[in-house]
Amino acid sequence: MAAKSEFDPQLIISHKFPESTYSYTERDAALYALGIGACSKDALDNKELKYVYHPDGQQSVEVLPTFAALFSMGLQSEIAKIPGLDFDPRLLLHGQQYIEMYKPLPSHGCLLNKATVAGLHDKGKAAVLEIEILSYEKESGVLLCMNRMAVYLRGAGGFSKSSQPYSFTKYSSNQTLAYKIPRSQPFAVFEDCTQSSQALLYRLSGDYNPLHSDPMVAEIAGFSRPILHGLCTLGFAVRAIIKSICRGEQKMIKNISGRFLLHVYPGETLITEMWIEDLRVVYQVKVKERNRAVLSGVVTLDRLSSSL
Ligand SMILES: CCC/C=C/C(=O)SCCNC(=O)CCNC(=O)[C@H](O)C(C)(C)COP(=O)([O-])OP(=O)([O-])OC[C@H]1O[C@@H](n2cnc3c(N)ncnc32)[C@H](O)[C@@H]1OP(=O)([O-])[O-]
Repeated sequence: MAAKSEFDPQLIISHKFPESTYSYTERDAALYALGIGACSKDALDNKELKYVYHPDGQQSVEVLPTFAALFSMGLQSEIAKIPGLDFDPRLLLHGQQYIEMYKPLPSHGCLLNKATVAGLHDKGKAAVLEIEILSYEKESGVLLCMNRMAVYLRGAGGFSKSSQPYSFTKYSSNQTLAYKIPRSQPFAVFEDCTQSSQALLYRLSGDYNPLHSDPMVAEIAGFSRPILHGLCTLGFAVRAIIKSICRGEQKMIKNISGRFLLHVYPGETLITEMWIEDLRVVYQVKVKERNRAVLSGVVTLDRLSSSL
């Protein structure tokens, strides 16, 4: 039997990912929009139809900002290859996602991704690994967006050599978006139902992890059935903000952060509560059936809608 490799933080944080490309078409953008519930309540919704159909042709469809998170998905298979990172991939959960938009996303594109390890933390019962991905338009070299994703590796913590838990971060503390959920009544509340087939539809956007489709794999991971992709829940939440606060104008969004607090089962109802603090929208998503918070974070806008 092969010897279990040692968890080696220095090896992990100095890891160099190969550059990768990501290509998408208008069809991918539209399929993604359907996967996060666009037009699911109303196929005539003029604030959402533009993500899946345009009378001038598919090349004119608009792209939701959370589509940018898909650019980081190819990294999933790379995580398992990082030397020194000893973990059980079946216990990996998506912990956090941060997306910074520099340009509106075109309806199709070919991108060059440059990824680095941005953080590694020993949480005792888990290790948290952060990866930052810069996505450039391949032909022009223009930087479109940045993703920083944190994966929560259950069972992989406890690797610190000193009494102080190991913690490495590449970015300064003022880049972490600290926020508190206000105690006041939310400015807006948006309720949306996910379908029982939601994860089966969403996975076609490129995240084929069987945790979201295979009951046996879900059970090994500790769930009674397959769970929804964290980025699908994030997509629902940001869509709720675009509808309720941005009046359907997705280009107002500058950056998005979210922490996944609890799993969501496909078919559950999501209630997104939103509070406006200057140009920031603090939000929290609850699952109605269990009355539990499943996601919270902040979305920063470039301006407020004049009709608010
Ligand atoms: C990526 C592609 C694959 C996609 C997969 C999916 O979509 S999976 C589906 C989508 N994802 C999901 O469904 C996951 C939903 N989330 C969960 O199930 C749980 O939140 C958990 C299991 C991630 C952590 O619960 P727990 O009871 O084990 O944790 P605790 O409260 O005892 O805190 C321990 C320490 O960890 C910290 N920390 C805590 N949470 C997070 C976080 N999210 N993120 C980062 N860090 C986090 C916390 O601050 C604390 O550190 P401190 O302060 O001591 O230095």
